[in-house]
Parts: sequence; structure tokens; C-alpha cells
Amino acid sequence: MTADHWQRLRDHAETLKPIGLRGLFSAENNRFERFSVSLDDLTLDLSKTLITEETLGLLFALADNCQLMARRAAMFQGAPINTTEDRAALHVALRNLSGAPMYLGGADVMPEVLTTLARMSAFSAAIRSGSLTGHRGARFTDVVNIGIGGSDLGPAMVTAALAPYADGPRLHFVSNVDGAHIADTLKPLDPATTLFIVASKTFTTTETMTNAATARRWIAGALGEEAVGSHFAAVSTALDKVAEFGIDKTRVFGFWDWVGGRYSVWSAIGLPVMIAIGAERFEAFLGGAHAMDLHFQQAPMARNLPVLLGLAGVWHRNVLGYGARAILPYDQRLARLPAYLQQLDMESNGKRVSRDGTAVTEATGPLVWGEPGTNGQHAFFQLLHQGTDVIPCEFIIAAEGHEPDLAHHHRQLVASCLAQSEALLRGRDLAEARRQLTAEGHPADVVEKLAPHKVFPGNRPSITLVHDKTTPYALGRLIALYEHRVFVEGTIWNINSFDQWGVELGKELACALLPLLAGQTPETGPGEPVHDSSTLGLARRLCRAMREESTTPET
Ligand SMILES: O=P(O)(O)OC[C@H]1O[C@H](O)[C@H](O)[C@@H](O)[C@@H]1O
Repeated sequence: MTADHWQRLRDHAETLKPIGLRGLFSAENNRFERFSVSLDDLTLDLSKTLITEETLGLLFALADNCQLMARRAAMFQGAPINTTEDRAALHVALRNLSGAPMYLGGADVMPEVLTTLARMSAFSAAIRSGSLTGHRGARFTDVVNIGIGGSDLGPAMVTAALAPYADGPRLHFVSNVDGAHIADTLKPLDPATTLFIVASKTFTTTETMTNAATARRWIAGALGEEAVGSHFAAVSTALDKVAEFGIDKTRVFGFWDWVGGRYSVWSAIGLPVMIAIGAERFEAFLGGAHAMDLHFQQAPMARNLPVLLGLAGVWHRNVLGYGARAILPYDQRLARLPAYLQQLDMESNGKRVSRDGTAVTEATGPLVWGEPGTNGQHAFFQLLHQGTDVIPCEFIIAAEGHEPDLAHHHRQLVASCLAQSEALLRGRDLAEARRQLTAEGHPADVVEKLAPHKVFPGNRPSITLVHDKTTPYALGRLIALYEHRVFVEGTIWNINSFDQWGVELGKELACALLPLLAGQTPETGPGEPVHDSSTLGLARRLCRAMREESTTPET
């Protein structure tokens, strides 16, 4: 019974709480050796979490009880584990560069995967070399990816992260339907040297279709309708819809319904990345993810990074009751990693029913958020250290930066990262706070007044991930680690991590509101009103201002 496993974990947690994290460190001076695990140069340090060997044993027993190994095998075997959409989740095939067969319903998907990769390589090489030009024969200097969600966050995050490797045209990403996004992006660009990639798995997403139509008008307006074909490419699973938009099929790169949007950066959705850094480095990125795939499949639980990271997440979420996790990359170029992981994690595991549709009995995905360190330190770390909620932090740091001339910056970055996790663990008690204030020469009354404010409770957990350098390979491996972590957690919670029904209702209601915003009266049937009075009131309020604005003569 899974319930027994949860109960054992909860009973066990009660025995650890009085000891606390600091207590565990005082009792054992080799926690780092015991609770950090590596795959090549990637080290996962769990020692600053409230765990012991017994904790891990109980978590492994829970994982066994939840059939983690069988579920993992089902994913790699292409079983339709996304049951509500009757699809496999076979994104791991996209980085299987060995080409060893991977089957979906008896058919090997690898030939198609490798053919698409070869087409992407040829196309990106032609853009990079300038052999494929714009309508007027000018080399492309700028590439604008138009997509949203999984068709934006992956390539945008990876392109920024791998900027030191970029030697192709400049990349831009337009996702928001807010006209400001495309307007600001296009303002400095020259239509003659700009290529658009319209990226949408379904090719129906309103934001993307609206932005793509605006981009099309921008090209046609500047260069003529006949130029459109030379300035657009597309990435989609819906090839018929792409054809309707008018993009030539030689410039369309497909992928498959067994690749979820938030797992698609490895597919043709990664085309902008390939254009920026070249096919060889993109393949290194895939190679890093593949190394993590093999590790996830082969390593025993006690040495398995995704299993350990996932179970630490479950321990924090379900047993210790922490509702959030902070992602803190100490790498400015990983600034979009928290946003990327928000989609990966929260869209996958933000679920309230089990795979069979019955209500879950345990909490599922936590709130995921974060910012790059050290910036976060000067903003929200106050709450992490002294707030009333405990938020487990995940620190990510490379041993080496990309700026050899600025090694002293990197030393400060590393020192800050380590100091934060140390401070979260260690804290500062009242006596220490008093001692410090007295040593600073404050009079006794000031010491008493300030000391409580200077107390840090400590005992706050964190996880640290370290690799040598954020190379394409290391980044691929890191993302795949997080993907499998989400899978491990989703398996323990017995939810479908590969569907996203929760995004639908808002989309439907937005469609229904459009006529109202265009000034039409909503139809009201005999039963319920179409909109609640708040939504209706706000819509009318906005509508009035919108119309006034659109009728205001230009000065
Ligand atoms: O790639 P698209 O079909 O345009 O979808 C873009 C995004 O929109 C949806 O609403 C989903 O929630 C995301 O999972 C998806 O990545």
C-alpha cells in the first residue's frame, strides 16, 4: 500500500525534525561524500537536505511501490503513457544520435528523426553561410522565432545560455500576443535580411498565428508579396496547416505528436538554436541529454541523479510540506532557466487528478520560480532566509565561466552561491547576533533592540548542482536531468505528466470574449448569463477606453 509508505516517511520525518539539518551536519562530518552523486563532471549535492540513508531507503521503497522502473521502461519503449491524449512521450528518441532503433507501435522512429535532423543541419548551414538569402539576395543577419510556450521557452532559453558559442545570425524571440513584443523586436530589423521561423506544434495557437500574420504583412509590405516565401520557415506537426499559411514545404520542419511542447527543444523546435550555434554544437547539446537518458535508465537508484532529485522533491513537497521550490542559476545566461522549468515542471505536474481520473490524495507539483543569482540575493533572498515559509532552493553553478579575463568575477559568483546555501543551513542564533552587535561596539540597548532582527533560523534546505562549464553538452544533460526529475515526481504522484488540460479553459473563454471587446452584445440564453458581472464589467470598462483610444485623432 502506497499509504503505508507515506506514513513511514512521515513518522521518520518526525524523528529528524528535532535534530534538524544543522544537527545532522554536526553529527556527521562526511555528509557531502555520502549525499552527493556525480555523473561525469555533473555533481548533485543533496547533503544540505534533511535526509539520512534511512530517508533514502524509505523513498526508494516508495518509488518501487509506485512502479518507477516499469513506468520508466514504458516511456523509453514508446508506450502511450500520455493516456488522456493516447500518445507516447518519446522525446528521448530525439537525442538518440546513435540511431539505435526506438519503437513506437512496432515502427522504428529513428529514420524519421535523423532525416529531420539532417534537413535542419542543411538548412541552418545554408542560412549561416549565406548561401540561402532573402528575396533580394541579401544574407540573413537576423532570425526571429515566433512561437509561445514550448515553441519559445526552450529555444529562447538555450540560445541565451549558449551565447558564447553563437557565431550565426542574431536570434530574436517573439511570443507574446501583446503587439509591443513584435513591434519592439522588428523596430531595429531590416526586412531584407530577416528570416522568420513560425514555430507551433499545432499551428493553431492564437498568439503565434497573430504574430506570424503581422510578420508576414511586415515582409510583404516592405518587399512585396512575392518575397514572403524566401523569408519564412516553419516548425510544426500540422503540415497541412503550415501549407495553408503559404510556407513552402522545403522550409517546413516536422515533428511528431509523441513530442510534448515542453519537451520539444530537442526536435526541429531547436532550429533557431542550431542556426545560432551550428549543427555540430547542437548535436553536442543532444549528446548531453542522451548521456542523461542512459544514466537514468542504467544507474541504480542510489546513484541515479534524476531519481534522487525527484525523490528529494517529493520529500520536500509531500513529507516536509514545502509548497514551492526556487531555481537559482548562478549563471546570467541561464536567466530564462527558471521560466523554462516553470513550464516543464508546473505544466507537467500541476495536476489534481490521478491517471485514472480520481482525485489525488497527496499534494502534487510545487510552485517553481527563481532568478539568476546573485541578483536574487539583492531582492527576494530576504524571504528565503528570514521569511515564515521554508522554500527549498536549487543552486546551479559552473566551475568555470566563459570570460577568462574576468575570472575574479567568477570567483565572486561562486563564493556568493556557496555562501547562500551555507547561510541557509547555518543560520545565526540570538546569542550570536548579540555577540556580533556587541563586537561592533553597539550599546547594550541597541544590541537588545536589533538582535532579534539579525537572527536567521537556519536549517533551511538547499540542493546544489555543479558542472565544469555550461557547454552545449552540459546544458543538454542538465535539462534532461530536470525532465526526468519531473517524470520521477509525476510517477510517484501517479499523475499524467504529459497532458495540459488546465490551459484550455482560459483559451476558450478568451475566444468567447473577443466579440464583446469588439463591441458586440453577448448573447444571453434563458439560463445562466454568459459572463459573470465582474468579467462583464471589466470588459465594458476596457472596451470603452479601447474605443476611445482608437478614435482619438492623432496629434
Ligand atoms: O506549439 P504550440 O502548438 O503553438 O503550443 C504552444 C503552447 O501552448 C499551449 O497552450 C500549451 O500549454 C503548451 O504546452 C504549448 O507549448
